[in-house]
Amino acid sequence: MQKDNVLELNQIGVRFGNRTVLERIHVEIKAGEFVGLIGPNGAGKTTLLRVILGLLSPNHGQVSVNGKPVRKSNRAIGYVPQKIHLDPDTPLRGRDLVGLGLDGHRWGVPLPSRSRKKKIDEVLSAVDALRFADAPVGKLSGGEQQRLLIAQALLTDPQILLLDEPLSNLDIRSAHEVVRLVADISKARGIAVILVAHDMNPLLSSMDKVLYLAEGHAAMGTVDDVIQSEVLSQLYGYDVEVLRVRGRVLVVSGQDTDGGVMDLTGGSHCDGHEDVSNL
Ligand SMILES: Nc1ncnc2c1ncn2[C@@H]1O[C@H](COP(=O)(O)OP(=O)(O)OP(=O)(O)O)[C@@H](O)[C@H]1O
Repeated sequence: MQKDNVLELNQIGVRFGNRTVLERIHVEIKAGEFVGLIGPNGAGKTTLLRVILGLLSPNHGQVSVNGKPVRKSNRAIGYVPQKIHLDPDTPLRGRDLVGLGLDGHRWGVPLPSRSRKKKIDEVLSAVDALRFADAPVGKLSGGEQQRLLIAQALLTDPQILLLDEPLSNLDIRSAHEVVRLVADISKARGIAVILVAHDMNPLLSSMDKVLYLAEGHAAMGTVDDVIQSEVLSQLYGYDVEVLRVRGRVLVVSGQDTDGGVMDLTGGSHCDGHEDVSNL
């Protein structure tokens, strides 16, 4: 392992029954690097996060964090799960939701209340959420709730931050804001970030590298190196085309049953079909 790698996945393979979901995935990530984990439905993105979190043992290969084998409940890793559903009447303020992260068993002896408040204020400030920290969480927008979940993940001062589809259900503007926030935190604190998304467009100007998963395989590098028809066709195992339309990127194939063009990684707020029909 190179000494400046904070995370290394060495030839990871995962099978469920006789289905291979991940095959010999090799990834190295340095401190402060922002990586977008992109791929179509079922490509294994969440599975890869579960392996990194130590929640799933791979059938093959090893994960190292700071040169040591990964283990569960690792405080070096902050995790933002897929969006949680919060009822509008949930009787919790923003800061209470963040504070739940301090109450987990991971922290052992509870913090005295003054240090507790200081820590919660510090992470709320890092995600620019102090202004709505006392509002009921259920009444906050999706982007504001997402900021609170990121704040919660920062409580352990992690070196690695994993975010599982934080942009789904957000409008384009909020998605861009969340991405910019994560990129700023990553650079300011030297945190390595893996952010899972179907649609890479909101990430294009912020991510240092893209880790593209398809058909069990991965390609990793800069957007210019990886998001190319030739590289992705090899990954998918059939011809796909990378289209650049009005500054947006679409990965399409002519493989759908009607013989039409299919958007392979369009997210919920990137209506790829619309763009394709407008070509
Ligand atoms: N515990 C499990 N047992 C059996 N199959 C599983 C299990 N977990 C995941 N899978 C399968 O592995 C594949 C990859 O799933 P995963 O959730 O990692 O994909 P993903 O890329 O995150 O997809 P999406 O974008 O739809 O969330 C899927 O086909 C899924 O059904």
